[in-house]
Amino acid sequence: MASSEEDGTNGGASEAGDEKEPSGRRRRLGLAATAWLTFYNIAMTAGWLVLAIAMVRFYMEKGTHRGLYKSIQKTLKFFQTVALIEIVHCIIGIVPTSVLVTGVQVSSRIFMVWLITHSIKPIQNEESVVLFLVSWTVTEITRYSFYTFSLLDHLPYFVKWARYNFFIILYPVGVAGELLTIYAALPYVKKSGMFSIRLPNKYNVSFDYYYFLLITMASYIPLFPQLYFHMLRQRRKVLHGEVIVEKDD
Ligand SMILES: CCCCCCCCCCCCC/C=C/C(=O)SCCNC(=O)CCNC(=O)[C@H](O)C(C)(C)COP(=O)(O)OP(=O)(O)OC[C@H]1O[C@@H](n2cnc3c(N)ncnc32)[C@H](O)[C@@H]1OP(=O)(O)O
Repeated sequence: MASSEEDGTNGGASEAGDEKEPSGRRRRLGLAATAWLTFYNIAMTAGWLVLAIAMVRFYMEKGTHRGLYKSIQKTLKFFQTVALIEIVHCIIGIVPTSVLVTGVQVSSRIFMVWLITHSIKPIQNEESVVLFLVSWTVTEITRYSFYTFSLLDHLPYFVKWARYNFFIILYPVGVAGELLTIYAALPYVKKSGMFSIRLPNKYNVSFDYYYFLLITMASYIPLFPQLYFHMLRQRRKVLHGEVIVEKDD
């Protein structure tokens, strides 16, 4: 991979030997893919902006985080679930991102939204939910506006800077919020036996959601550093023009 210049026009690097002028990526992508990605990124920026405004308004009106999740859950579920499309973008090759990295990122969010926060009502008012909601929201507004401006070849430097600096704090904060929320869910899951399959049954299989959650929490230990170091490498490449050789999936 060769890196881009800090010219504020193309946020990332192009393949070695490819053209580097701003319109090069658009030409490679094709008109239909560029139009789709531009629409997608604008819609997602708008969606997460709506979520941000709703959260600020809720807090200003109520003065508490209690009830916040309930008030924004529909918008959150919709836009976070739609993000599954990003795995498809990687698989069909219209974005040059690793399927594995995007898959882990998106599926862990889907898991948090549907199998934790939506399914376990008693934890919806935990402070830790606010931690990951705020860090996801700031991250996504920055990320989707970065992609939009890049596709339009009008990327302001502060958006590029924000895309490759905010995550340094927001990623650990978001992950801490997620882990604390799963941790808060554990007693309820153990007591209720939710999503668990007990023996004996006709299929002779058992599944314990409580232990599944413990394993999921443990899996953050090897997986999160990989995502974080991936972003640090992207940062060096885009902001400092370093040439990075990425391993294939
Ligand atoms: C079933 C249970 C599973 C449980 C699993 C548990 C384990 C989980 C462990 C870890 C959990 C993490 C949880 C996450 C928490 C949070 O999000 S906290 C909030 C902070 N978060 C972040 O900062 C997220 C950072 N992550 C990302 O930005 C991405 O999701 C990424 C996939 C990790 C990295 O992005 P990547 O695509 O590699 O980098 P970019 O530089 O942005 O893009 C590379 C090139 O691709 C182009 N591109 C990508 N997407 C688009 C798009 N939508 N539209 C247009 N273009 C796109 C981009 O422009 C770059 O192109 P070039 O300029 O040509 O290089």
